[in-house]
Order: sequence, then C-alpha cells, then structure tokens
Amino acid sequence: MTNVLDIINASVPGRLTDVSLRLGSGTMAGLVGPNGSGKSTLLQVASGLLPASGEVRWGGQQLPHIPILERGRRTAWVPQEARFEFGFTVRSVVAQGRYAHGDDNQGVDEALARLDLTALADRPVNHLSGGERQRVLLARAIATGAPLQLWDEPLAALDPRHALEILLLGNKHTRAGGTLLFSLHDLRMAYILDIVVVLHKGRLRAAGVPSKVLTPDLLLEVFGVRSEITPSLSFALP
Ligand SMILES: Nc1ncnc2c1ncn2[C@@H]1O[C@H](COP(=O)(O)OP(=O)(O)OP(=O)(O)O)[C@@H](O)[C@H]1O
Repeated sequence: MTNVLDIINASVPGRLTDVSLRLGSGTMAGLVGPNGSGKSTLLQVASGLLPASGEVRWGGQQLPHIPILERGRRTAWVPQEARFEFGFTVRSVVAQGRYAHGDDNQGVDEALARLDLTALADRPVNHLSGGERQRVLLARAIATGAPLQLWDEPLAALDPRHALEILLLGNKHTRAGGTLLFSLHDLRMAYILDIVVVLHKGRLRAAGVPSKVLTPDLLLEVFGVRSEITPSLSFALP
C-alpha cells in the first residue's frame, strides 16, 4: 500500500541528518526528542515548508510535482508558535483553512465547535490567550479537511481538558483513515500513539510502537532521565 508520507534520507545542514520516515493512513504518530533535536525541522521538511536534501513524497508523489493548491488540500500544518500580526476574527482565520478549496467555508463552524471556539468566533485573534490562539491554529488545520495533518507541539499551551480533546480529535482523524504526525514533550501521553518517532541530535534514533521504543535505556540515553512509561493520563472527559 502507498504511504501517505515518505521522508527519504532528509538532511538539513546543522539541523537534521539523513532522516527517513514512512507513515501510512490511519496512523497517529508522535515526534519526541530533547530541545533542538530536530522535531520542528522534520515537520517543516515533511510539510514542504523547508527545503532539504533527500526526498519527500505524499501518497507516493514527489513533493515538487504537487501543485501548491493541491498541497493545501492534502496537508495541514500547525506551527509551534501561535502568533498573529493582525486582528482578524477567529472565524476568518479558521476559514483561511478553506483557501485551497475556493474559500467555500465548508466545515468552519464545525471546526470552531470542535476546538471550543464558537463563543470566541467574532473576537480578534490577537486579543486571545496563548492557548486560545493555539486552538485557532488547530481549528484552521481541521477545517482544511486535509488527510495529512502535521502539528508542531499542539499541546504545549493547552490546559488538561483541551489537551485531551486535541488528542481525541487526532485519534478520531486517524481512526477515520487520516494521518497525524505531531511533536510533543509530555511522554506520558505516548500511550495514545500508534507510533512514536524519537529524534536525537538531528538523527532518527528509533520509531515504532511506544511500549517497545520508550524503554528506560532509551529514555536515559536520549533524554538523560531515569524513568518508566506507564499509562498515566488518568482523567477523561465528563
Ligand atoms: N531557522 C533556523 N536556522 C538555523 N538553525 C536552526 C533554525 N531553527 C532551528 N535551528 C537549529 O536546528 C536544530 C533543530 O531545531 P528544531 O527547532 O528542529 O528542534 P526541536 O526538536 O523542534 O526543538 P524544541 O523542542 O526546542 O522545539 C537546533 O540545533 C536549532 O538550534
């Protein structure tokens, strides 16, 4: 079966070295690694935002051969920092996710509701809290309807309930056949992932099922911590 995402021997000088990664449909993959290990770089390479040597393919097609608008329909990117220069309304920023679909506004209200933003829809985005701005970017990504979702630290600014909702949203997306690759620091959330990808000093150190990959030896070597992974996110939505 054709992979949704193929990264083949990707390198970015000083940032990423010879990384290869393949993800199929229906996969929820988490990207972990210490600060500066290359997570954002890899996500930017995967999304086509950052040129790299090697190759990136979406659905088996080499990225340079995919027209820009088509890319916007197939992939959504959520940056690490939710900063907005202008005071566009929340609704209009989420609706930007439909640009590659001719600004049809389809699914915008649903994305607002899914990210708990309906009550904020008419507020200017530059008057929101950090976590609210993060949810606006996620809503815009969801509104694209793109099967390949690439999110850079989507949980970093979120409170426990919203973080859990995002994980469930990602889970729903992948159970419906989509693919999600996102970076995270809280390894306690790894239990929900199908695959965990570990970067260390710009290189891919390991990739696979979390329970097999996140061993105490690897955690000590890569993160310099003595630890043990147990399913620990013990709260749930009411
Ligand atoms: N714009 C840039 N130009 C040059 N080097 C960069 C740039 N952005 C990041 N780097 C370097 O590339 C390496 C990987 O950075 P990257 O942001 O991908 O790491 P990360 O794993 O996402 O880190 P964090 O967990 O801190 O977000 C680091 O050494 C960093 O200093």
